[in-house]
Amino acid sequence: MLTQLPEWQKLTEHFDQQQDVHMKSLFEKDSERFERFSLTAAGMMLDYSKNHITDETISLLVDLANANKVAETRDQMFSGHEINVTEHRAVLHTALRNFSGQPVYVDGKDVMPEIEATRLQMKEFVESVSTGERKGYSGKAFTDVVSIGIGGSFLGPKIMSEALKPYRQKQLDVHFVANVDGCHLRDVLANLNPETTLIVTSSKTLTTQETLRNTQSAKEWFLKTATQADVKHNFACVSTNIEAAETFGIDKANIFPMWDWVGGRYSVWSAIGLPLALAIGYDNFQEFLKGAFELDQHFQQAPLDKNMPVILALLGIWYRNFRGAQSQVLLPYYHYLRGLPAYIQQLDMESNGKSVTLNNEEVKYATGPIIWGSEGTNGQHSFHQLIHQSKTPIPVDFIMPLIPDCDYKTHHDMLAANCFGQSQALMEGQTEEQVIAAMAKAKCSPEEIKNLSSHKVMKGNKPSNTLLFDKLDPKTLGSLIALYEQKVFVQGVIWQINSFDQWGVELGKALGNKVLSKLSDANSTLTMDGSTNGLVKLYRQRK
Ligand SMILES: O=P(O)(O)OC[C@H]1O[C@](O)(CO)[C@@H](O)[C@@H]1O
Repeated sequence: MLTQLPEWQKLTEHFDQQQDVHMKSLFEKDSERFERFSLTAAGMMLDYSKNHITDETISLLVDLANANKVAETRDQMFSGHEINVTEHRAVLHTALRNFSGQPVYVDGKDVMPEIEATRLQMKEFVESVSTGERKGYSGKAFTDVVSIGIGGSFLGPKIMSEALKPYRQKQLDVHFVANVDGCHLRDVLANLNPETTLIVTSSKTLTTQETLRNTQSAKEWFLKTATQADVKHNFACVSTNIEAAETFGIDKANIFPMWDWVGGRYSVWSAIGLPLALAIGYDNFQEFLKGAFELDQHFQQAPLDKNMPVILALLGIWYRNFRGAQSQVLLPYYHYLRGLPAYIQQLDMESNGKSVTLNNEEVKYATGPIIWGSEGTNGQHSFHQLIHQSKTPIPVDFIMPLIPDCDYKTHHDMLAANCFGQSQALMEGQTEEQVIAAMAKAKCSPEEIKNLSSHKVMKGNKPSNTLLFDKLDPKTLGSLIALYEQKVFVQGVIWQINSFDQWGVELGKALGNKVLSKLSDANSTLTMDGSTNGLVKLYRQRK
């Protein structure tokens, strides 16, 4: 068990020795702390100096990573070993962004030729749609794409195309529908013309209730003006379930394959990224893949103590397991990155929200944290209060491009000032003496100072990372997403869990289907628990 390793015990002792050290004193003692605790990779600079760490902390954490065979397991993942043991699958989203020219084998078969063929299929499809060569059933060029999918088959394309808004192709508007809530689909379709709308269904399994219902309803909308024979022009599908796609009437040429060794939340690099490629053009999509490849190379080659995803992972372990943090907040200071917390939420929480080890034992330590956050500066006027002054430790990741895609330069200066100012405030805080001096200077009465000063004290000593890069272009975005993927991977290895299954989600899907059958058949006997029976009865009455 992880907690019995000598490396774990040493970290516990180390925490006991340095838990009361204020980060301010670490900066005072070391004028080169920023240089020593920052590193660059794939066009990104990570400043991790504002953390509760010394050289010894990093060295002990790296020992823990080594004891858990992080480097060995990383190499197994990249080379197609069956590391998703509960589903008996390799984990090869990295092969989808492999540009090394080297083969990648699964069960003795090189998967790169199939990946390259699918990339080519995507490129040709995207280009023929954007040039207008590929047309809708009535002979008009496409103006809109409706992408239907959920979870990993939705968040990646949606959030990446939002992040890359400045790179969007003008001639095509890409819309996303995930929720089975009919209001969303209705609102999206309301403004569209079926003749010029391309519907792309993305589903690894093509069995997901929400996606099937939304696709069926979109088809019904389409068939109000077109015929079944027209489906082949206006519908496309990405799935491992080619047969089901064909049964639906989708033209073979418009079906894009994927493979069981790509997890849903890691699938934006596969043909699941088709709506993203349609939104930003294939060349930009390829840059996105190349950015991830660059980060992967860093992850594979850099020593662990200079390895950006490893450092982020180890800091996360330090806070989650030794310093009592339950959550991790992501604060992108860039409007186009506002969806990042939701994306990383799925990536991290669906991967590491587990409590059974690879040896089938219940864990006796905390695993994946709660991931949350929103764009800066908005959060400063809302939840930052709790980060600054509550008793709960919440490590922060600040993320910001240095050069915005916007002419309003003063705005970016203000954004950057707030970003840096927040991490400074979290780390330094303000002492009672500083508060009293400021209040006295502002001519506050002794009574006011007495009653208010303790409320204004900020203890500081709150940890944060700051991740900066020049521009949020497709390549950098690819590197950024791969950085978090590999961070989550390293943490899963150390926690000795399988980051690549999601059995908890599967149960929800199965029960959702069962309850649906009870809602649609008003006469069926209700045999569920009392609460669920009561809710279903009430729903049936109001239907
Ligand atoms: O792509 P599918 O098969 O429709 O599944 C959708 C999503 O469901 C999940 O299993 C859970 O939400 C995700 O991992 C997956 O991306």
